[in-house]
Amino acid sequence: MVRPQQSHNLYEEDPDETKELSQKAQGHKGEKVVQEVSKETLAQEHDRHLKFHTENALQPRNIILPMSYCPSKVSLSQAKRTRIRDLRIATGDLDEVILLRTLTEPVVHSASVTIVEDEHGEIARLTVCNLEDSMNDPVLSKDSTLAIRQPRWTIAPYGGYYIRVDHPSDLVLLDLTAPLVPFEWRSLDKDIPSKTAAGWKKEGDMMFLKKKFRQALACYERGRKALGTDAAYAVLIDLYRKRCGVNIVLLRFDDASKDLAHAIKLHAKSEQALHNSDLADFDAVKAWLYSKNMSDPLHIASRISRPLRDLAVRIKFDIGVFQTTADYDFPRLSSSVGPLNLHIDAASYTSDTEVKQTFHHGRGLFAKRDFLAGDLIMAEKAFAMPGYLVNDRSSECSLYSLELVQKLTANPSLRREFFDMDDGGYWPVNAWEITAGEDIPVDVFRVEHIRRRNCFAAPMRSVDVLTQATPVRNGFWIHTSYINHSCLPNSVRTFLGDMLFLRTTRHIRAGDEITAQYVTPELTLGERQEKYKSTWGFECDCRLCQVDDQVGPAVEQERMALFNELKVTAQKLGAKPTKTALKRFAKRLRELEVLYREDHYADLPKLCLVHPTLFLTEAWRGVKNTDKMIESATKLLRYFGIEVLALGIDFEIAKNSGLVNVECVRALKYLAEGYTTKGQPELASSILRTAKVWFKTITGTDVGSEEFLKI
Ligand SMILES: C[S@@+](CC[C@H](N)C(=O)[O-])C[C@H]1O[C@@H](n2cnc3c(N)ncnc32)[C@H](O)[C@@H]1O
Repeated sequence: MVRPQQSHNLYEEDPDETKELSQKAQGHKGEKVVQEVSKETLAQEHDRHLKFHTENALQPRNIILPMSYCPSKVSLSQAKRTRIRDLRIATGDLDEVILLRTLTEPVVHSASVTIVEDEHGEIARLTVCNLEDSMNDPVLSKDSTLAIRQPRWTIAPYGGYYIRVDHPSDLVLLDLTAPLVPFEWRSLDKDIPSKTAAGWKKEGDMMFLKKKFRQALACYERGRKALGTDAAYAVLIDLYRKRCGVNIVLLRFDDASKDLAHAIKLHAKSEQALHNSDLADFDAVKAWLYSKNMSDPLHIASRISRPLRDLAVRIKFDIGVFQTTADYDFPRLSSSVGPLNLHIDAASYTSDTEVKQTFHHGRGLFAKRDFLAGDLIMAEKAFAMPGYLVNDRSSECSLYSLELVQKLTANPSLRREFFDMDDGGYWPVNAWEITAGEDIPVDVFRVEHIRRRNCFAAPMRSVDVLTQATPVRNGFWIHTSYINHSCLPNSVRTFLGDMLFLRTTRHIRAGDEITAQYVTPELTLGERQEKYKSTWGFECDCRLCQVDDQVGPAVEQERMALFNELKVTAQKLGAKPTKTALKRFAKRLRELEVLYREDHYADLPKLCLVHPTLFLTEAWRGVKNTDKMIESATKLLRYFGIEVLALGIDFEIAKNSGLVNVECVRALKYLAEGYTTKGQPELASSILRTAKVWFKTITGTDVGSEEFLKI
């Protein structure tokens, strides 16, 4: 890509361009740079971008990761100090740190960009990626003092170089009183007006209303410091409560829970009756907030005020709570979800499943009890469900979810379960050993490896997918992510807001491995395996893949040729084909059937037959040929790997080692419709009972089943 100079937004990067530059930088790795650009030019360019950002409509944020490197863990006091002049291209020393002072307000969009100088007055452009930042409430505001670990030059897309930081933990914002800060910079300490605690609280509230959350936190903290030791409990409690609320908004649950534990402790101390109670024990309250269940051993519900109680509930749901039953009020949950309200207050249910080692597929999820077809196996609240989908699997310069990095950065307590997820072996190869007791670092490249393997695309409500094109979002459900893929899965994932509900497609016994489809299997084995390999790094060895492999490429090609021919014919025939045309179509379809040998595919899906058979079923229905419709719908189920028996007034699933999906539910509906027409209402009712179970399986709940299955 050739960038037009001057007039455009040069602070935003393009994945392909970054990749190219990253590769170019490898050729110059370790070289020093002579900066030819003056302080004035950098400042002018920056002003132009500040203006550009205020005056132009901006593109969606483009979060790009360059070549991977691990975060530094050197302590600031032990690090070697370096200067801008000594930085090198594409490589930083893990033991080095540079002190920088920001000279401008930042431009914040995909990254935070500012101009900095070092202790020696040398200047550079600094780009910090993956920061929780905004122009309205910037982290890197003018006159901030920063320490940056393992600083390095990155080649800029339009020529020149800039200092780029990818790992949030490589950046430390320094207080001007920190011993590291050069003496000359200390005089920059802004004059902080003197206010009373009430004044700071009011100012904090104003900042909160303006969505300047970081400034609100600073005001509440100043308010707290302004209070004397004999301060009235009520004012102090209020300041902690407000700080807790702001920390929740910023996804800083670890800090929010500390604030709340302080507020509750002070509340207990302020009341004679609670003075010596367990509520006055900060650690006990904090442990309760992290206890992951809704039991109330401290009798919080009856002993603290409503505003504190509400915050406690909020924090507990956001950290995650669990229940031990599969009971959910689905109609209520379903009606509470909307485009502006994906986060629902519900507990997860995972106690009847466990993560164990499998023979060949790493860890997997296993049933701890028997489940019948349609049963809820587990339910889980999302660990993170970022606001928008930035997902480009085809690009090596990957795009990922910023909010996820923020949540992990702000909450060390939540990192272990996240980083236990499969990262494809990235960390041991690319980074250092984490010693016991050490916080797990947030390596953004590792986060991306985990994202690729473990995130799910989720609609707002799975039921919506049946009737309309529905946008999907990325999300993480950690317990669910231990489920391995099978093209013949025994479970289906469904979504309601940020809750995932997993149901069985068939009977599962205690001890069985639970499997799910990562994506709908492609018709040809090659394409299927390619997809699994490129995204998840495995080759599927399920029974269907094994049998498809034995069939060989010649038969596969024949199948695909016939499949494509039937697809074109179906498109041409459209919604109202003639009976003669349908008979001809059915004849060609039988030729495709022959290409699936019954001895090979005894109970397995015959994937190429599915779509033409669905077309034929609906076409026979259209021309009101009930017998043909029933025959075709029964075959459709068979091609999904499901054998059904209609015996007198009873309907039965004789075998099901295949796929349960919306087309299967439709096939059942058509069968029920057919038998109703033929004057067999009991049989039709029996079929509809199974259809309801499957509807629940594929949407998570039976909300909407009456309407969908109306005949
Ligand atoms: C979402 S994780 C599943 C849990 C994973 N097995 C673990 O140990 O954490 C996805 C990874 O599991 C493995 N996997 C999943 N399904 C598989 C399958 N059918 N065959 C082989 N490996 C599989 C692959 O390594 C894949 O990248």
